[in-house]
Amino acid sequence: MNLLEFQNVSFAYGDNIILRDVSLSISRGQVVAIMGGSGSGKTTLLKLIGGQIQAQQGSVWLDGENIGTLNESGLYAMRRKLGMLFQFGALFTDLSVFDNVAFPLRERTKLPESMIRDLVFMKLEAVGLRGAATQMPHELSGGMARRVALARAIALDPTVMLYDEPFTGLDPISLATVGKLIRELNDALGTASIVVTHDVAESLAIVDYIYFLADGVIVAQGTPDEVKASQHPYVQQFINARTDGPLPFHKPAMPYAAQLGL
Ligand SMILES: Nc1ncnc2c1ncn2[C@@H]1O[C@H](COP(=O)(O)OP(=O)(O)OP(=O)(O)O)[C@@H](O)[C@H]1O
Repeated sequence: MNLLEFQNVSFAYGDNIILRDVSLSISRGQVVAIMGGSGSGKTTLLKLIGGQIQAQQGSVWLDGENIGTLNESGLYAMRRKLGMLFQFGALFTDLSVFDNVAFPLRERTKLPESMIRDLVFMKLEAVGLRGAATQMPHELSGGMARRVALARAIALDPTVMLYDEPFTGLDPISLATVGKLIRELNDALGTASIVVTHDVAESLAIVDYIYFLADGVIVAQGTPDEVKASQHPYVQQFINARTDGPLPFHKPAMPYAAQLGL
């Protein structure tokens, strides 16, 4: 079985259907991008993986377990397999770089401090920041802070990495560095990675496969080469970053004149 699998998943908040019959799969070693306009259901998809919400129909499988059927302690154990790097997953400002990375190890394991020390330095080495161990978060550039957050996210050797907009707010060089790191860490750790992102160029350079979501439905998918060659209108709109196209800029609403009482 694949490391992560969505089987015909539908999810709604009340009457508001967010995901409809979504099926996708990610195997060990793969880096997969999920792209879609604002409100298309990308974060909802990540929350289903984290078990914060449950699908009303279909099932989500992580490493052979059906997430929707887990109880509290099952979920707690399962989440240890997940590494998460979120756009606003800020560092603890009052802790040094070292202590930020050590935090999940101290919280979640009973390892002796000497071993934690070695693990922290290994993770910092992996993101090229062993030399920044004693620095405080406010002394780091945005790109460095993101890399420390990445070291913290991999501290417990996750099976699956989830990235929510990992490139947002970074300058082009930091962006390329973080992209390369996502790929390298995935390959070195033997994980699977899901990257929710708007950054098409950066993603095409590092991912194996892309799913395009629109209004909760996967409207297109493919490898970077297939995507580049695709004439599919959604794919085209994303690649060319056009504001007009099949993805609406406006969320459906009552007619404008009626709203203004005209
Ligand atoms: N807790 C909630 N209760 C009700 N509706 C919600 C809730 N969270 C999200 N939604 C709705 O679900 C839809 C999908 O949201 P989601 O956050 O998954 O989109 P997204 O693709 O991640 O968007 P963005 O790129 O803007 O972050 C939106 O229309 C949003 O208003």
